[in-house]
Amino acid sequence: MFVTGTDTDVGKTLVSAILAKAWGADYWKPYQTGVESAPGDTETVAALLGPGGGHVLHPPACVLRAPLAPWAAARAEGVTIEMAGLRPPRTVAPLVVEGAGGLYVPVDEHGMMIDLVVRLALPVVLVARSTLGTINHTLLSLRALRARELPVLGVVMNGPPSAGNREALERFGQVPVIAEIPPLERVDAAAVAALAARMPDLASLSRAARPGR
Ligand SMILES: Nc1ncnc2c1ncn2[C@@H]1O[C@H](COP(=O)(O)OP(=O)(O)OP(=O)(O)O)[C@@H](O)[C@H]1O
Ligand SMILES: C[C@H](N)[C@H](N)CCCCCC(=O)O
Ligand SMILES: [Mg+2]
Repeated sequence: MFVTGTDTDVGKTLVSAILAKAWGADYWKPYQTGVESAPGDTETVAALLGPGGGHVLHPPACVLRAPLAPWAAARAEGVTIEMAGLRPPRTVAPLVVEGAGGLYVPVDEHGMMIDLVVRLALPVVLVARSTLGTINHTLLSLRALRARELPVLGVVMNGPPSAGNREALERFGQVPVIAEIPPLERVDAAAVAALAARMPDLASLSRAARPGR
């Protein structure tokens, strides 16, 4: 599945680790930017999964230094990204693919992150903030996904629980909120394991997801 978000820094990497743990999945971040100022998400997921578990963490296809959209970070380094040439890893286990930023982040001269989701033909988990402002960002992201007929497994709300925002997202977005992640005192392997134990199973979410819903 493809883990996208309503924005950068919304919790995609944390949610990717929780889903990989819950669903015995491998992980891949095809376009990693910002490594001049922060560790890559693959390293973070490795730490959050902890030892064992047999998860394969596939190396990114492209690692860029600047904390920018892939298209802009590539230009800053004088390199060119060609999304058309991207080859996803072959896996036996389910694969969690993490995007960079949100759906309308430019990847190369021709395509956005949402075009990558279409190319990979993966169902989507959308990570959203739980707080004020999330209704607009989340409904716009869902609308973009549906316009491309991408199946949505569900929304994960990250942050202080908000029953009102949850109700609004489910009602107006016609989508299940599959998990609510509270603010964590420690973002570590123990917290990830505890949250993974509460995730719904992948098969039932996949059955419920319908293209164009
Ligand atoms: N529920 C939470 N409680 C505490 N800290 C959190 C929580 N969710 C995310 N964070 C922290 O917020 C920061 C951003 O989260 P994360 O790296 O998962 O965002 P992202 O959406 O993957 O960003 P990017 O677009 O760079 O990939 C991280 O330092 C993470 O540990
Ligand atoms: C560097 C950062 N953490 C992400 N990897 C890239 C986020 C790009 C966001 C671009 C934008 O929406 O303005
Ligand atoms: Mg991330």
